[in-house]
Amino acid sequence: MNQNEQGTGLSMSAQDVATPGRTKEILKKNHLVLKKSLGQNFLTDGNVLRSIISAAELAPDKGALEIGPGIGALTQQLAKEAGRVVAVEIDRRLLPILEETLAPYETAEVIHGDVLKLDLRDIISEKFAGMSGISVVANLPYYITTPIIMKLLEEKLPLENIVVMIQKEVADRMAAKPGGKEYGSLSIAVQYYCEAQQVAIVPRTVFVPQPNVDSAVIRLRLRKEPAVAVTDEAFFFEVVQASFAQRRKTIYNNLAARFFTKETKPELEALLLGVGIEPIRRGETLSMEEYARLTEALLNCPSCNRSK
Ligand SMILES: C[S@@+](CC[C@H](N)C(=O)[O-])C[C@H]1O[C@@H](n2cnc3c(N)ncnc32)[C@H](O)[C@@H]1O
Repeated sequence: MNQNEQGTGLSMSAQDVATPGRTKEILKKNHLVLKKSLGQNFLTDGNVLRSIISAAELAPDKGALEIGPGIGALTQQLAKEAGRVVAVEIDRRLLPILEETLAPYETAEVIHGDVLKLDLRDIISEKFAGMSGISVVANLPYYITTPIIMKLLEEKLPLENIVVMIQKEVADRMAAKPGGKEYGSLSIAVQYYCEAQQVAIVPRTVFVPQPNVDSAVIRLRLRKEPAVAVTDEAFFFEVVQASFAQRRKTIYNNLAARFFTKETKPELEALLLGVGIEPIRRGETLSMEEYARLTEALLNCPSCNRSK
């Protein structure tokens, strides 16, 4: 057991790929040059694996959907904890390697494909039938982190947790509370569907090859109901987007530019005050509840031009 693997709680063995030595050996043996364009930075640290696995709250009657298994570092550990693991990998060159590294794990299956194009609802219902809960667990390719997360959330997939390693800066934005510069439309979109919690900060040194940024593990626990009740979800997100269109502008100026004309915009001031929001505030200071109230008021305002 090397230093990284001490006290992980995971039973790391010789067949596990999550060490720098084993990872480099596998890449060399297979003459594999990793593709930066696919976000191929492979994890080589048992401690980080442990924090990902423990945050996912897996059990033998639960399933794990992994996005981007690489050479199987995380997949192997998922297979030890979950009853079933399905891993979606886009890079065909990795399939024979995964076949080898996952050979001891009968419950792990790899699907070749682009996660953004696959029908994940179908995959979940076909592959995880009868399981008591399903979580997405992944070290995500950084170039498509937000589209992946938004796909998982907007398709309202039947998930318990989404535990992902992502760029630290993006994790900060997802978990941000009102008032700071990280808080924005991504924070609201994520927290509308989930409770977000950063679980670990991960230095770039634990990857092969090293990325240019540090990472964080974030757990998104899916809510049973969205954080706030709104009658028109799409419009709620449109209002949020509009409010952050120009971060330095006031909520009044951003909303006026998007939904009102020169003639109708005086009504916006009264509307904001009517829902307890000072027009001079900036979008980054509004809570999700305030955005929900604002959305309902705009929906009921005849001068609000939604198709502008
Ligand atoms: C950051 S690596 C993680 C690899 C491995 N899970 C680990 O932790 O070492 C991201 C993985 O996602 C794969 N990938 C990139 N784009 C993808 C896509 N659109 N669909 C599925 N997999 C993708 C890459 O080929 C790569 O294996």
